[in-house]
Amino acid sequence: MKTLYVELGERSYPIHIGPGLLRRTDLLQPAIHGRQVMIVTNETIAPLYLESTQQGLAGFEVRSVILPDGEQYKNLDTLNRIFDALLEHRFNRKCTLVALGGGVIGDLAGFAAASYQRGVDFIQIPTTLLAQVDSSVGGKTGVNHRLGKNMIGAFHQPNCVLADTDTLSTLDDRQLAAGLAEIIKYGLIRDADFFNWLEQNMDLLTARDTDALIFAVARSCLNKAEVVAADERESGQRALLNLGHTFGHAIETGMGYGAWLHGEAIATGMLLAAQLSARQGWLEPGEVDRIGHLLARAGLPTRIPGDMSTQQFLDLMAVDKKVMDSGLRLVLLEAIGAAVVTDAFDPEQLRATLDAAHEE
Ligand SMILES: NC(=O)c1ccc[n+]([C@@H]2O[C@H](COP(=O)([O-])OP(=O)(O)OC[C@H]3O[C@@H](n4cnc5c(N)ncnc54)[C@H](O)[C@@H]3O)[C@@H](O)[C@H]2O)c1
Ligand SMILES: O=C(O)C(=O)C[C@@H](O)[C@H](O)[C@H](O)COP(=O)(O)O
Ligand SMILES: [Zn+2]
Repeated sequence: MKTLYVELGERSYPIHIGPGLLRRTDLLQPAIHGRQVMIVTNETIAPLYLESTQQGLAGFEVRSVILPDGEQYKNLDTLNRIFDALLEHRFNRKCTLVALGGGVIGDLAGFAAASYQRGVDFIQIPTTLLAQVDSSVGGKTGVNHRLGKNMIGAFHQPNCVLADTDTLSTLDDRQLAAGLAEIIKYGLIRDADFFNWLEQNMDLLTARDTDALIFAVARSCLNKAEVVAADERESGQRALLNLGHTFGHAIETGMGYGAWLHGEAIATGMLLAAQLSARQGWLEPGEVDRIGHLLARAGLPTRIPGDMSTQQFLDLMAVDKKVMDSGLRLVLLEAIGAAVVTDAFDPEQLRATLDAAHEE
């Protein structure tokens, strides 16, 4: 097992990564301070991992709420189902919510914990590759709105992250690839050595080699933990974690939540960001080819869906939390391993990038 820390003073917390961690009561129980525990999960994950999670919580008053599965349920109505369960069971301010699942469950349970009785404890038990490398770490929680991704939410850090890499064995290939997109993101924004490693080891990752997966999860979490520790509430460098997301969120909203997986949309978005960076003369064209090739080897899409027009895309991109009074800001690349947040791109080059990237 590897343990990393998100260093946030009194609110610092560990990220435990490795096989067999669902059984490790010694890791889970010290992160719980009261008696009441609500496990938040969904109808796909519950039959797989709810019982073993409950077993690790013997001695507590444990309840669970099982939500419908899917990005289309990451909304205020589903959030309310968590509040219903908490109130029906008279959960008090010392309770702990346990998010058992992927990023959708983590974002919902985390936001419920941020707002129930003005804030209670929560623990992340991420069960997808994407959640283990990204969404369980850093305290961004929230839900989607019909008009925009993640538009309602709060920063609320977990007490602990328990990433049991054995849970990845039940994940299908499409979901594994979605996680690889966020892994590639760390290489692109700040870790060129990791990008090189990914080029050398992508075949091992897609073949689910255990050591390669554990290395990639840990290296990703290390990158994320460093960024979050330096800029918890995204007043500066944390925005780099949004590489590809202004484009990707437009695809997710435009196609209808759940049609494209978050990681798939972000993969396409990262290549678009690279292509625009090259049009601006900031990134070598050969680097764009390397990025496109690695994403394709991971099994990820890189073209804009044919039924979204460039204008629709631009309109959706304008609904983004990086938009300031001065307008749209994007994360663009100066090299593999070096990203910037900027509004100094030519809007015509953005339009041309989108025009050129549509599926045939
Ligand atoms: N808070 C953050 O910092 C952050 C970061 C990245 C992404 N996100 C959000 O995370 C969400 C995407 O997360 P995701 O990719 O985990 O999707 P997800 O939560 O929808 O999970 C993907 C699918 O896999 C299933 N599943 C989960 N674990 C499984 C397992 N071990 N075996 C079999 N099936 C399993 C789920 O039920 C679901 O059907 C998006 O809403 C995105 O916006 C948040
Ligand atoms: O943790 C962050 O910061 C990120 O931006 C991580 C992203 O991968 C993640 O998708 C996040 O939810 C996007 O945040 P948003 O603020 O653009 O909604
Ligand atoms: Zn993301």
